[in-house]
Amino acid sequence: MSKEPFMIQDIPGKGRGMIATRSISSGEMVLAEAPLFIQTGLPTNATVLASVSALNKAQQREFFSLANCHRGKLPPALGIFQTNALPCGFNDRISMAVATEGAIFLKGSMFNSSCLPNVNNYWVESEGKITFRAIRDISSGEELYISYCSCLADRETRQVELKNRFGFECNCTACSLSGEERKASDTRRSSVAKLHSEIGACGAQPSLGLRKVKLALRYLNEEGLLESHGDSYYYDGFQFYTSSSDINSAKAWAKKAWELACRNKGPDSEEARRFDVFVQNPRAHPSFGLLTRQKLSGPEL
Ligand SMILES: C[S@@+](CC[C@H](N)C(=O)[O-])C[C@H]1O[C@@H](n2cnc3c(N)ncnc32)[C@H](O)[C@@H]1O
Repeated sequence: MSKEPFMIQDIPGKGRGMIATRSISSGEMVLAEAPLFIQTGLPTNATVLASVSALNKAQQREFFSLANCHRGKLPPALGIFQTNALPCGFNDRISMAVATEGAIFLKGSMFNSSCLPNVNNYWVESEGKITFRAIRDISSGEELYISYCSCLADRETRQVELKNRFGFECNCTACSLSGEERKASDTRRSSVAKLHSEIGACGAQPSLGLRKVKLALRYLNEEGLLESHGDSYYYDGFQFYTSSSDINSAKAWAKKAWELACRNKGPDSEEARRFDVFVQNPRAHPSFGLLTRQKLSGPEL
């Protein structure tokens, strides 16, 4: 069995891409890689060139052989950086937090994009590495995809972002839907993003908050995005239960958040470790018992 379960090959219409060379289980690490170099803040051609000039000749050649979708519009070094850089740090798709550092990874730069990704990229600060984990079972021969844009936007918004920032028209499974199916997918994805802020405003209304969490989870599941985006919603659900002193349910929801974080970010990730504290002891959360003790129930929205 080869150490890395993928090979890089030409994919019609997409340049190079990553193909699974064996079946990969959900949660399995596909690749962990240290950056070639990191840029902090807003990169310019001068800052990228300064980093590149510190590399050895072979590395410089590899950098300049990466894809550049900004050819003719940006200077080459900056164009290559903008086409290939991945976030190092907290880059939350739901709250739209953007990492302040981005880096070039020679192998990691070979992942193409899908709005229904089967791999999640996650920066592990403590190791100074990016990890790529399978977020569903992948068959041998399937292409491996991360997502370059927010999956919780409608198709039109995703298409514009991908065209402007990465120069391609996305024909992934989600973007290829048409008619009623496309409309339903757009509604579900936009609703999940909207529910995120509504849930945040439900601190004093745990039953309502929980119904919104369940709706978001249902939509994520229907969109095939539960594995990649579900952990923070399960954590929201946990908080509604613990604030209402429903310890058994709180524990069960913290466990779901933990399981998903282990799968898409790894058991040693900051998120998985934080959720694990509450699996062990739901009372450890600062919101424990803040509201009237109650059993949360009621119809799903
Ligand atoms: C980070 S590179 C990925 C590797 C690249 N395919 C290569 O050949 O080196 C990003 C570029 O890959 C291409 N790409 C990524 N995902 C794509 C997709 N779903 N469809 C078409 N092209 C895609 C675009 O040209 C994009 O600017």
